[in-house]
Amino acid sequence: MHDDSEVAVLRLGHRPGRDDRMTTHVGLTARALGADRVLFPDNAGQSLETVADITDRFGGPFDAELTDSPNAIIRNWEGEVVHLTMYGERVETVENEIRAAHLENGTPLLVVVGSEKVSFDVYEAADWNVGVTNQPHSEVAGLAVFLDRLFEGREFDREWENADRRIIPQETGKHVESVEE
Ligand SMILES: C[S@@+](CC[C@H](N)C(=O)[O-])C[C@H]1O[C@@H](n2cnc3c(N)ncnc32)[C@H](O)[C@@H]1O
Repeated sequence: MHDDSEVAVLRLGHRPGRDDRMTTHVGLTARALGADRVLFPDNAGQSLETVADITDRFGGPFDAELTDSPNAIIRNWEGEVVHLTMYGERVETVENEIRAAHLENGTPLLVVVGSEKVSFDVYEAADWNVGVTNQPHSEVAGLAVFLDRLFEGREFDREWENADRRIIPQETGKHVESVEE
């Protein structure tokens, strides 16, 4: 979020058709739960458009980008790299260490999530391989829980800038207000 140094999310791999919704949801979840930026593989242009459209309507700042070399992003990242994997260390064991390193160094944090099989060099390049439970589930669920642990819930208080609409929470029904700026 914007009171801390950057948190970016990298989606590794995208199978057009099969992964369309999941890749989009990685981006929407990154945005809603406090990350600053998402990087998608360059065959996921549709997901980028959807995330950019949501940011236009519901606010930011949040950037979505395509990359033709996700592995180079990891290798050359000037900061900490967390790879979310069911095989990793327990999130509840390493979350304090990750938060402290990220905040103390003031360097950007890259959170990597996979789609299909993730190659071993990603496990080696990561500063932490982190499991949100050691059970198989989903990149979207893993990302949501990890970000919430990282930010300790502060992402819920985020103010959205340049939105053209705002949802007013209701016990029942839907209330959406236009935002005049
Ligand atoms: C459907 S899984 C497939 C992973 C693949 N079978 C592999 O061995 O790398 C897709 C992604 O979801 C995330 N994921 C799934 N379960 C997870 C867990 N328990 N903790 C953290 N991330 C998880 C990981 O980022 C993973 O790459």
